[in-house]
Amino acid sequence: MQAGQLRYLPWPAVAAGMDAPTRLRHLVAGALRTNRPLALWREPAAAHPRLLVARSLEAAFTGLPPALDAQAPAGFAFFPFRDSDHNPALFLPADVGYDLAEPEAVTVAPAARELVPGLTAWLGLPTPPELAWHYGIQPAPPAATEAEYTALVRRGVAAIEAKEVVKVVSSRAARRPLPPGFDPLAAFAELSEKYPRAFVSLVSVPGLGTWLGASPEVLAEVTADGHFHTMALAGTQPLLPDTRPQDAIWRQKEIEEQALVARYIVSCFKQLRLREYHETGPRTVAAGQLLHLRTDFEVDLQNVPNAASLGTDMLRLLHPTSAVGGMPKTAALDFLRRHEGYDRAYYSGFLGPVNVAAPGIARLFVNLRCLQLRPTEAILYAGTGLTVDSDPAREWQETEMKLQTVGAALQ
Ligand SMILES: C=C(O[C@H]1C=CC=C(C(=O)O)[C@@H]1O)C(=O)O
Repeated sequence: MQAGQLRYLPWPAVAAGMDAPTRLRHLVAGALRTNRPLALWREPAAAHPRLLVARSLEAAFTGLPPALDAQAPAGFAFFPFRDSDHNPALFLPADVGYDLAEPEAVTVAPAARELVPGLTAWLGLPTPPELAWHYGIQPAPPAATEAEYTALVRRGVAAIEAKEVVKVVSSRAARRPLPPGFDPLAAFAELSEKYPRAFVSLVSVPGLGTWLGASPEVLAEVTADGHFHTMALAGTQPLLPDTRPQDAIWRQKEIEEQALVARYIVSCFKQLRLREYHETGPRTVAAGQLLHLRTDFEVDLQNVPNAASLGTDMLRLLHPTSAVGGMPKTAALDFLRRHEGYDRAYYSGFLGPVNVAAPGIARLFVNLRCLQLRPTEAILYAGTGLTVDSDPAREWQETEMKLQTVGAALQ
């Protein structure tokens, strides 16, 4: 957000005794009541979350991936796996902001000045007991049974054997009842505490629903010191008690699966004629109770000719990465369209803030380990990268393990 132009609304005297989470709840209640889209997120290793409220859904529609440069508008990207009328690509403008690291004021952007009178009045009112979360208008996706999912895996392996694809990432949805009195804000706080290195998010959009997640995967990041980051994350095994990530042993299947993702990123750099990048890994990293193989890529934007557009161009090439789609990209996406049997919606899309902390800082993550909230149940999503050596029962088990990451918020 351009700090110079922001208007700071201080909390009124009646809010003097309210702590920051109580104020956050109040702002969220107000945004939901006035039918506005909102995003709440906690970045990896950050101590506090941030809230962004957009003035309207109409102001958030966008056809294009966000521009990752300092001159681009500030906002929160919320992109589906596959863009459609049901699941549009959104960029929620940073109209109203609340940073829990600076809990004394709410910020309002120039484009949202007309919200100031209503917002000022709302800050002085009592918080309603119930929060009216937005629900998607699409029916809940079908939940695959073990037999259905293992059949999909077998199909994927057959497509690899037939050389239609090199790798494909199949996925499924699972339905879980909400525990009595389920509170998404409390669940967000719980996930933030449980997974300090994850990107924890809660996004609620009229007509499109409410999504909660704890992602381990950076898609594209531009940092304050002028670096671009991305990562190749793939391969999964459980983190067993009394073991250390660095002692993990990986099978050939996982090593190859992850290497394909890394190779895809390098091919994107090549397409942009970028030779100057640092590659670190692969090394084993923990994500909740799971271990993955990860290669980190870093580009010093001072050293590249097309620095201003590199982040934007990479984002366009990367999404959806071979960690969520497959390789070659078009053939893998085509396989999923024909055989996966459900709409991923925002699962395995991407999300995150652009130019919110300061101009030129963007942090976009793949929307993994997430769930969609419905009135009485949650739809959880998980996928597994298939290679020619995939064992269907094992892939089902892997999705079960992945579902437990965000599933922890439902206990
Ligand atoms: C597709 C998912 O994870 C991806 C990221 C890490 C490891 C993966 C794997 O081992 O298959 C997946 O590529 C998911 O969590 O739903």
